[in-house]
Amino acid sequence: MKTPVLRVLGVSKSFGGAAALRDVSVEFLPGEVHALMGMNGAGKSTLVQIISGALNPDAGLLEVDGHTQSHLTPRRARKVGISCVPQRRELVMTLTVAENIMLGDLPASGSMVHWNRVRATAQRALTDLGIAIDADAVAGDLTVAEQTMVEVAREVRRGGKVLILDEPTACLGPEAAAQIRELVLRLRDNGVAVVFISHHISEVLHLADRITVLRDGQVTWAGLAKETDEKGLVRDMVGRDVVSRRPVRPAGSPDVGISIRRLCDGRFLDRFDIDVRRGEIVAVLGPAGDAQSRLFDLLSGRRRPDSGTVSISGRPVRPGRIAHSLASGLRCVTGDRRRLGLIPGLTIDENVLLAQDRLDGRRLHRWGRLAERAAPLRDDYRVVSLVRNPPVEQLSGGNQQKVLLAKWLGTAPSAVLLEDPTNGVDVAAMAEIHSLVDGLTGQGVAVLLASSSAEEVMRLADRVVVVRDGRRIAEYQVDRITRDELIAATLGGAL
Ligand SMILES: Nc1ncnc2c1ncn2[C@@H]1O[C@H](COP(=O)(O)OP(=O)(O)OP(=O)(O)O)[C@@H](O)[C@H]1O
Repeated sequence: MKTPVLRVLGVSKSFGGAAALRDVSVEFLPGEVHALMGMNGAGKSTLVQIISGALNPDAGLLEVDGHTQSHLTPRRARKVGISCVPQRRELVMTLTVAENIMLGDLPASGSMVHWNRVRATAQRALTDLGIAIDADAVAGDLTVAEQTMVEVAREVRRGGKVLILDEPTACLGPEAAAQIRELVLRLRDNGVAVVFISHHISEVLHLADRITVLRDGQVTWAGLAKETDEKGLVRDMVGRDVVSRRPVRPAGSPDVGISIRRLCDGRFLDRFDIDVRRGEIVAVLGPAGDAQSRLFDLLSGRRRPDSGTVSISGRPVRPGRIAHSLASGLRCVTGDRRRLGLIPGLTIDENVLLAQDRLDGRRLHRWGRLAERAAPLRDDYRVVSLVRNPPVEQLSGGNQQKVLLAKWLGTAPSAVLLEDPTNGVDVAAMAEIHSLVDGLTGQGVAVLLASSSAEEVMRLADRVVVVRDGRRIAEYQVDRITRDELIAATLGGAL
């Protein structure tokens, strides 16, 4: 019988008088993957912040190796072996992998750093975890999955015995997500207690030894993964069954809504062509960091392509001009809500109405009217918050994503680019967002879906274009291919 390395005993936490966690108790064992699951706003991140010392609980205790930890700070948590790899990468992108791993602990004599030892120690930290990354590589040149792996290696080298991974596979393509899952299993085999947060139920059932489900800040189910299944987990998380099926859509209109011709941009896009008809959803699927994010930059006007053209409803859009992109009726919803999507410090209502106000040329608004105008969008997108209208960064991740979608899709677009639209949302919200996207096609909107998820493509798209190294390598009608065939095509080229 293993003894828990970390015990959470009767922890409660409120914000502004509303409870985010109520009397939560949970134990984490060494050599186990322990998944935390729950709907958006259920309290997972709050629990993780308490465990990692970023927040103090209002009531309850934490015990590490049998010792009570009062007033845990992030520094103290790290000292007792609790580390967190958050969703946002925290590497210094201009430094090498070795420098990042050894930062704060550089071997030196006086002011002389022993760079050979820095490199050798970092490389060993990577190879001990079976990570094939060169310690001399510059962090900014790595893929997102590789950057996650470097952060994991750094935390393990610093003595992390409880390692929290917050949605480490979000927005990763099938290949990169599989690499992260392999790493999680190696950590487990090395005796680390892995705390794993994910909204992907099949992934959790495949990886986790133990699962704790939270709902409205309380534990609704806890046990071994093998004692539950997908249906049971959904019920414990949501309180009901959730069904999300592809609707039968009428054939799209013959009119082309989005037309991209011979678009070139560095190594990301190479003579890329695509047509999306009005009322049609076409997905672009490929490894994350490949063409999808670059399509967002180019179509939204944030960046000028090297060459090529984009037309919306038959009219060319001037490249590199955000105002022209918006005037064309195209709305681009970023997959990076933190950096590009929402404005921290502004409230939910202000963020929701930001795009509409810009399009209407509205500079001032009355507070009372703001709440009234935002209310229908908040309802349609089911934005849930403990207090009525806090700064947007105080929302849970999934609810921030809903604000982002409401902000752009509430502006009567004629065409949209959606980049990973259900990033971080729970299973129930995902089904609702998928229905909202189905609804856009009914209104004749042309939808280009830049996705990293084969499941989402199978659920939403009519056609899928597979890209690799910026080139279109294959195209399929979604009803003529299985999910597994699509993943195989993404990994290895055309079928
Ligand atoms: N600093 C804060 N101030 C006010 N409310 C907060 C703060 N942090 C979290 N909350 C609220 O606490 C509740 C729980 O949020 P939490 O982020 O823990 O949810 P979660 O389970 O991680 O959700 P998600 O799956 O969307 O990431 C939410 O209603 C959130 O708005």
